[in-house]
Amino acid sequence: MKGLKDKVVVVTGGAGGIGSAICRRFTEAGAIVAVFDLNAQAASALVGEIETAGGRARDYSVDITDHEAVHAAVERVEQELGPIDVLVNNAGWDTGAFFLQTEKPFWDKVVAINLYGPLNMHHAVLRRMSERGHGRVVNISSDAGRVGSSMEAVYSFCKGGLIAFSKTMAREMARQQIPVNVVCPGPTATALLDNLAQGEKGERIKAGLVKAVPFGRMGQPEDIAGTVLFLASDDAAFITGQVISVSGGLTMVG
Ligand SMILES: NC(=O)C1=CN([C@@H]2O[C@H](COP(=O)(O)OP(=O)(O)OC[C@H]3O[C@@H](n4cnc5c(N)ncnc54)[C@H](O)[C@@H]3O)[C@@H](O)[C@H]2O)C=CC1
Ligand SMILES: CC(C)c1ccc(C(=O)O)c(O)c1O
Repeated sequence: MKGLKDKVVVVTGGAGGIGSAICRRFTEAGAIVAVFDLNAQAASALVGEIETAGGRARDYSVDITDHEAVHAAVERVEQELGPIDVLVNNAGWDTGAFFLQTEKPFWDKVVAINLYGPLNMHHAVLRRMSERGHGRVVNISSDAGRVGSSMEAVYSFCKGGLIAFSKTMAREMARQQIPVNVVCPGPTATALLDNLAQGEKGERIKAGLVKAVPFGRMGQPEDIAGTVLFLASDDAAFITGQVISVSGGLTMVG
C-alpha cells in the first residue's frame, strides 16, 4: 500500500491481540510505530520483537482514560519520533453481562476506556494534525456498535457512539483533508473475546457467535490489520467517514 514508509503511527492498545497485528503490519510496511498500552511489559516485548525483525517501534506506557497522560505521551512521541501521521484508536475493553445485572462502576469503566479513551486521543492528536493539514485516523469500533450484541450493552453503546463521533470528526476534519474512518471487527480470537466468554458457557457463546458468521469462523487479528493499513494509506486518501466491517459477513449493512 502506498504512502506508509517512514510514517509515524500511534496505535492504542497496540500490545493486545488486534493491536499487535496492526503494529506488526505497519512496521513491515516501513512505518515507525508508537505502541500506546496500559500493559507496559507486553508493549516492551512487542517492540523488542519488531526490532528483532528489522522494524522500528517504541513503547509508551499510557492509560488512554487519563486526559493529561495522553497529552503528555503524544508530546513525547512528537519529540522522539516526529509529527504523528496516523492515529489508530484500537484500545478497548469489556466483559460480558446482561445490562440489568450491571451497575454504574462497571459502566464507568467501559465508558472510560471505550469512549473517553478515543476522545482523549482525538483531542491530543487531531489538533496537531489539523494545524499541519495532514494526517489520518482509523478508529476500531465493533459490529456490536452497528447491530448490537447481547451481554455487551454498555460496550455497544460506546462502540455505536464511536462510529457517530468518527463521522462527525470526518466532517469537521474534511477541510484539512484528514480522513477519519472506522473498522468494525466481528468476533476475533483475542484475550478480549476469551475474557468475554469463559468456561463451558463461554464456549457455547463463542460457538453461537461463529454460527452467525457466514464465513463460518472467528476472525484472526491478522484479518483486521490489512483494512486498517489500507485506510491509513494513500490508496484510501479520498475515503472518509466510512465504516467497514471485517467480520466474515456477520453484518452486511448498506
Ligand atoms: N476481539 C474481538 O472479538 C473484537 C474486538 N473489537 C475491538 O478491537 C479492539 C482491540 O481488541 P482486542 O485486540 O480484541 O483486545 P485485547 O484485550 O487483546 O487488547 C486490548 C489492548 O488494549 C489495552 N488497553 C486496555 N485498556 C487500556 C487503557 N485504558 N489504556 C491503554 N491501553 C489499554 C490492553 O492492555 C490490551 O493490550 C478493541 O477496541 C475491541 O473493542 C471489536 C470487535 C470484536
Ligand atoms: C458481537 C461483536 C462482534 C463482539 C463480540 C465479541 C467481542 C469481544 O469479545 O470483545 C466484541 O468486542 C465484539 O464487538
